[in-house]
Amino acid sequence: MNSVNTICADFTKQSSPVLESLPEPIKLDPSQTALIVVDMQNAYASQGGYLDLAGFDVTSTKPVIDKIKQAVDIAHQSGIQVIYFRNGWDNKYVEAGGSGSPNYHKSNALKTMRKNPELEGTLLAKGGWDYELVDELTPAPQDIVIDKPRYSGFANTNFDSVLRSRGIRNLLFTGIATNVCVETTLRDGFFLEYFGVLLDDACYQAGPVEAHEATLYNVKTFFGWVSDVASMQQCFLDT
Ligand SMILES: C/C(=C/NC(N)=O)C(=O)O
Repeated sequence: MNSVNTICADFTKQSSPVLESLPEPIKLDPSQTALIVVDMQNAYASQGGYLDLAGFDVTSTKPVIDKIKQAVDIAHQSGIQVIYFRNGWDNKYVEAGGSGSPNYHKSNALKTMRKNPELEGTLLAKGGWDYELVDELTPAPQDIVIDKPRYSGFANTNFDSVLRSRGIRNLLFTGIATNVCVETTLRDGFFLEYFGVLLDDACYQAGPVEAHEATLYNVKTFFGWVSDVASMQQCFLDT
């Protein structure tokens, strides 16, 4: 990867490991870094889940699940806090907002249920299979799980205070969907002074693959850095 300047997102330890990333390498102190696993629920990653039923292609999510599992293992071994998000609402959809919320009009899960009333109470509803994290990504006791009712992990959640209270400034992003919840959360973090790094091979898009590519462009050009799981391994475990 291109290495012009190394960005130092590290206020205290000059000896922090360097993560190869684009557009330049970034120094990350593991104790100030979290691995964020965005919405790896059956809804987004499994056939028969919400995205699949809404007509999005989820046939190739398995390699991404495997990469995220690898990233979680690296994080556990190197003292990086792992934070899982789950997206959705109560099974009466009060948290989804009524017709006064843009979410009511734009959410493809809500639209799919309006078209198919037999699905009401199943898609992205707390307590159901669709809402659950995929079996391969069951949180460990030391991991944190945050439920979120909107695309951004910062909207109507305690995510910011969870990070601040632990001195976390750097966020490594994985999950689904690259172009929706991953990008939105990374962007919101940028405005709150978090350094966001997207792990390319551990994210999967909703829609055409070009949507994933567009997010990579946006992140590396405007909002953060792009890296991958092999580089994460090399940065935190192999050096
Ligand atoms: C399309 C979509 C994306 N969610 C996400 N986790 O990125 C949705 O929730 O409807």
